[in-house]
Amino acid sequence: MKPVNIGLLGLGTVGGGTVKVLKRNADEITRRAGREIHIGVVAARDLNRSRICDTAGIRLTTDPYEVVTDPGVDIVVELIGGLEPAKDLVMRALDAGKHVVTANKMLIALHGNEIFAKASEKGRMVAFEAAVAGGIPIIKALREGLSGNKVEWLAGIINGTCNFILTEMREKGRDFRDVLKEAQALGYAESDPTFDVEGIDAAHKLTILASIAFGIPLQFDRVWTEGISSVTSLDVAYAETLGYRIKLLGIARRAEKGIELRVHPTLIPERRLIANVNGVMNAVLVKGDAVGPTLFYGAGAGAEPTASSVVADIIDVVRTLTSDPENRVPHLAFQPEAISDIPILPIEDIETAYYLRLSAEDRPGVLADVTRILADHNISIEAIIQKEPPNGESHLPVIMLTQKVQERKLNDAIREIEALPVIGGPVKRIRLETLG
Ligand SMILES: NC(=O)C1=CN([C@@H]2O[C@H](COP(=O)(O)OP(=O)(O)OC[C@H]3O[C@@H](n4cnc5c(N)ncnc54)[C@H](O)[C@@H]3O)[C@@H](O)[C@H]2O)C=CC1
Ligand SMILES: N[C@@H](CC=O)C(=O)O
Ligand code: NA
Repeated sequence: MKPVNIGLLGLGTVGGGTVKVLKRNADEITRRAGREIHIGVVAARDLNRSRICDTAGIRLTTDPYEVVTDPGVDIVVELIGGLEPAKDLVMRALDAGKHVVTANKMLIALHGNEIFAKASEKGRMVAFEAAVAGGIPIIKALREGLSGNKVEWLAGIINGTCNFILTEMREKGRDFRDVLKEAQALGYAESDPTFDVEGIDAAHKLTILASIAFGIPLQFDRVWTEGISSVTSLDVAYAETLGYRIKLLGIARRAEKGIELRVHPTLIPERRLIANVNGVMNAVLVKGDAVGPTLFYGAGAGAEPTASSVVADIIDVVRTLTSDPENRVPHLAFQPEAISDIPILPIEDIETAYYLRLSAEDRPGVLADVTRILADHNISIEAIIQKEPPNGESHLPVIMLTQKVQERKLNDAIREIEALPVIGGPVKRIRLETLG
């Protein structure tokens, strides 16, 4: 059989890693795909830059449109990132009858509904394993391996950069900015790293996971999104004193009246496996009604781990080139007749436990005022610690863990606490999940 021809867009971290893996494991990959895979043409911005991969024997161009319109290309692999021209290139590739593999979570989260409709109309595949949790085959696991289950909830560490930063802060007391610079140098961070630290990248990924898990359309704008820029080393240390780790989690949960979709720093009991996922590693916990809890673990970013998923998608596409792609387990969210219209809940409707940190004047009766307000709102306190005031300061830090409460009630209580004259500044809150 003649080789399958790949057209690659982008030769950066993931593009370079993909070329390396395709070349190094060519024999293995050919056996698994059933056909030889040939890198026909690659679009790169700068043809003279030094690369992490060997480009000998590969046709290079600076024009990505040359790749998507090349009649010899069977599969377009989009690894340039961003929305445009990536979206236009993917749509043109589908129009030209090509299958698409992409690692671009922003593109899928924001424009996937349109892209999948086009793919379906053209009878072509759009594969995106690398877009969520890098090298972990979580898309395949959710869509195929767990397809007999009703997914109850999933929770994941799905941003390698944030997990790397939080781990270095906790283990080595390193400065946030310093660690972020290192994550950028290692190729983990997005080209705009605020996407990582503000939780936007994790929200893109959660959008995709929730859509597959619950058969709902992609709804990025409905994800409650908080990043890690407000997490201080003090919070990390206090959480540790109480037996918890702080992780940036993406959580999607089927509740009675709708679906919770949220990304935020979260306290997790340190005994949980997921609390011990460190550095650039990612992990996704999925609770299915039949299987119970399952945990998927692996590198969430980096050239070769991400390439591992890109190449697996290429092999998957090659295997289905001779069959009808519609015969695969469908991604229900893109079949109009199968879409679930279950609503996404506002954040005020979620129910969880909380870590609260406030700054109180160091005099008798202050704590009693705070606990009375919480009691008035039926909020039970699980633990409370008071720390010495930092040098020369009149206010002392008070840290509390609450039991589960609806966020709306907590907001009301916090407003009243903040209005007490003895409280200095806003009450800091971090959500707490036991993940049991
Ligand atoms: N770096 C990582 O660990 C992971 C990245 N991703 C995703 O993979 C995609 C690529 O990311 P990276 O490789 O990290 O980015 P990168 O910035 O290292 O590589 C992108 C490359 O595309 C090139 N490019 C941009 N526009 C182009 C154009 N119009 N024509 C030709 N070349 C163009 C750039 O010059 C650059 O070399 C993004 O969507 C990213 O979100 C997904 C999972 C992990
Ligand atoms: N910037 C992302 C890259 C992988 O998706 C991350 O840090 O996880
Ligand atoms: Na993946």
